This record gives sequence, structure tokens and C-alpha cells, in this order.
Amino acid sequence: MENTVPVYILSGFLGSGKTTLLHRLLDDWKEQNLLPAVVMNELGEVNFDGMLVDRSVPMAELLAGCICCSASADLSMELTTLVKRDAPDVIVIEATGAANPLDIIDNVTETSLYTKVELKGLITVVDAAHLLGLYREQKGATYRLMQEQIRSASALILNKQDRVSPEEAEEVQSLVRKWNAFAEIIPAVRCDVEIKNLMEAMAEVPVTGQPEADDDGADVESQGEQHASHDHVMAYTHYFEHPVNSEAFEAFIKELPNDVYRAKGVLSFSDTSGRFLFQYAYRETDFLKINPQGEVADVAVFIGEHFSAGELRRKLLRLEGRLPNRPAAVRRSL
Ligand SMILES: Nc1nc2c(ncn2[C@@H]2O[C@H](COP(=O)(O)OP(=O)(O)OP(=O)(O)O)[C@@H](O)[C@H]2O)c(=O)[nH]1
Repeated sequence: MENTVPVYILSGFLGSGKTTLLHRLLDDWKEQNLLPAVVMNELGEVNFDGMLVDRSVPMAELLAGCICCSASADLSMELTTLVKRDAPDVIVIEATGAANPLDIIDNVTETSLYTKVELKGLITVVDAAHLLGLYREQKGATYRLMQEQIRSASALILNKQDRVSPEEAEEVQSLVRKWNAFAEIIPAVRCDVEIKNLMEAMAEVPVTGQPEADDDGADVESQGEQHASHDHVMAYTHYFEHPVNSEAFEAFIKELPNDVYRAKGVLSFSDTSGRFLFQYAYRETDFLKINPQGEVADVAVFIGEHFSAGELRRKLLRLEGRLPNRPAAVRRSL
């Protein structure tokens, strides 16, 4: 097909490194004088990742919902609008970490029936340490979703190699190979991969959206539960009215329950100047000093399963020196 815009999907569980890879892809395309466009999807109400993307990159945002179910009609519309309005050379879709890629594949291929887009690849970024942890625990829904994301990939980045030993790296690689016999597996730290090799590897593997069933029969089970696999994922967004003490905030993050597996936010601290983008993924925290453009509130999003949003809210209000006016649950129902 001529004059079609290649589309790449970035998949991978929450916090695995998709945005880290996105920046590397964008830099590479810009170096080649190509105009990339981005579709970003977040479970929360705020697009923190988008704040760090160069303003020259056309962007569509699908917020407060998962692209693979509630936002799927919007995805087609956003793709069509981007192509018509910005004429990009390439489009990359960063799905939420809770998304099942099969639905996104369906959506993009359907869009290509009436808009000149062509799905060229699906890159799944895997947090090697997190996957190994879940494999050892055989932990339910998240583990199955990760399997699904790995099976659908046309290239796999086995990221966060700095968090596993060489023996564990080998163990996780053979596990991933068992679930996906075709995709190139590229081990990486901070998704530092040769983009040219990544693109060439993907060109060899078609994106079928029809993962092979493996010998444990888990595929049949997970296909029947495509949406159920992440229905239980919830997000709580907290808007700050006052700066918080940085040490007290770090202590709060350290004590987050295991059911909160991802958090991000923009914060001002009472004991240090400037504003910070904070990231929390699988018990690791990063703070990056930033200077957001335009109006950006101090806000944090917490993502996980079955955690008490009311409890988090109360703790954060205490950190801010505000007393809770009323419990979060009551507030939502008004
Ligand atoms: N230790 C370690 N941390 C990493 C690596 N790659 C990324 N990170 C950090 O992991 C956190 C999550 O990275 P992101 O690139 O934002 O992950 P993501 O998949 O886009 O996250 P969601 O959009 O929330 O699903 C950030 O704090 C990164 O700096 C790695 O190889 N090793």
C-alpha cells in the first residue's frame, strides 16, 4: 500500500517502560526528519507522560479510560483526525498498561479500512523483575494480562535488566520465549535499544492478533476473559491544594499497599523549591525536576487493584495539613 501512515502500538504492563521507549522512538524519527504523531491513553484523568513530549509532536489524548474497551471508538476517530490534520509520517499509540492489545489491534486494522493507516508492529515492553515475581507467585489477573501482551507482540523488549541477576535474566527470557515463539526478544536497561534493529525485527513478524495457544491451555482461558482481565484495575486522582513535605511524602510512598502498583504525579514540596514529576512502579520511585508548560495542577494518580481510595485520600490530606471534609466515597456520590 502506498501513502499509508505506519502505526506502531506500544504495549506492556503499567510502569514497564513504554514512555521511556516512546521518547527513544520519537528522537530517532525526528533525527530522520520524520514527523511522528502520538496517541496517548491514560487510566487517570491527567496525561503526565504527555507533559514531557516535545510540543512539535502532534498528540491525541484518550484519558480516564482504557483504550481497549471504553475508549475504542475514540481511538479510530483520533487516528483519522491525526492523519487528516497533521499528515504525520508515522503514528505511535501508547496504550495504558492495563490494555489488552488484541482489542487495539482490531481497532487499528478496522480503522485502516477507511483511513490510510497501516499497523506495522506491536512492541511489548516487559519489566523483567516484575514478570519474574508474578511468575513465581503465579499471581492471577495481572499475570494473565502480561502473558496476553507478550503473546501479541511482534517485538519484545525485556526491560529493567538492571533489576535482575544474569540467571534471572535467562529464566525470564526462556519464559517469554515459551509464550511467543516469533518475536525478537531484546534485553534492555531503560529501553536503550538500537531502534533500527527493532524496526527491522518487526518487519519480519506480522501483527496477527491471533496469539498461539500454548501447552498449558492458558490462552483459551484468557481469551474468554479479555475484558475481565483488567476490569478490577482502578485509579484514584488526588489534587493537592498545598505543598507537602518531601520526606513525609517519600515515607507515604514507601508505605503504599502492594495493591497500588503504579503512581505518577506533579508535586511541589514545602521544603525544596521547584516542581517534580514523580514516578512509582513496582516499588521503585523516581523524582525528576520539571518545569511544566502552561497550567498544570499539583496532582497525583494512583493505579492498582482493590485498594482503598478513601484511605489514600485521608493520608494525603493529612500530609497537606488539610482535614478531610468528607470521605471520598460520599464526595463521589454527590
Ligand atoms: N530500574 C529501572 N527503571 C526503569 C527502567 N526503564 C524505565 N524505568 C523507570 O520505570 C518507571 C516507569 O517507566 P515508564 O517509561 O513511565 O513506564 P510506562 O510503561 O510508560 O508506565 P505507564 O504509562 O504508567 O504504564 C520510570 O520511573 C522509569 O524511569 C529500567 O530499565 N530500569
